[in-house]
Amino acid sequence: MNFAARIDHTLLRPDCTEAQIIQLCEEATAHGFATVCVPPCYVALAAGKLEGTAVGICTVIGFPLGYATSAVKFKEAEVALYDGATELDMVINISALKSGKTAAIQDEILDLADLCHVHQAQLKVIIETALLSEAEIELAAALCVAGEADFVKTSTGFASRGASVADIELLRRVLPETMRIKAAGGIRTRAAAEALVAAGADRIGSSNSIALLAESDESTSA
Ligand SMILES: O=C[C@H](O)COP(=O)(O)O
Repeated sequence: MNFAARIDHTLLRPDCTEAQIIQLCEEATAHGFATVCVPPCYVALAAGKLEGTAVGICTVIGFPLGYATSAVKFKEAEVALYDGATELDMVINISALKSGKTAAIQDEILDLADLCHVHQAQLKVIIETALLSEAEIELAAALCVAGEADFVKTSTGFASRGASVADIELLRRVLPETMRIKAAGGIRTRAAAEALVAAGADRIGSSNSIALLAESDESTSA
């Protein structure tokens, strides 16, 4: 798989503009990124711009704090899928995780996974590793497996830190091979991205994707 095909080309800043989303779509087509990852309000726009291309449409659910109610997250997911999303990155209810509400979390993930799969879409669950102990990361990973998610994603990019190699190594150790891992948050260099992939990440989420590719050209020409 070429490196660009591992990347969700991301723009989730609250001050992003429609013009920047359109440029994101043009870049994704030009470079062959896996998806564009855009705010829910821009899913229909991106789906229209990317119709007929191999670029997927990713958006976020319950983002970035995770504590919307399950009913709100489900409705947000329904609308995103209706608008053309092919991958949903849903933030786990971190507060519920830290409160031991494991059954409710598993039910929420399973309901969203079922909804995605009925629409031939994929569910990634953002667990926000920066806020979790190792034990909580393992618990969140187990709930993602029980909830039949397609990916575990490390971070929103809005916490104190993003994905670390240690996060990926821990997740790879406790997850079945069938569960894919997305590393995201603060990935600014090709070397950092390649280290995360070497540790076991299947997908990279970054708002710095072009720079990552540019560095790869320099490194191969060196
Ligand atoms: O994948 C989603 C993240 O928001 C990307 O994080 P970043 O903006 O730090 O690259």
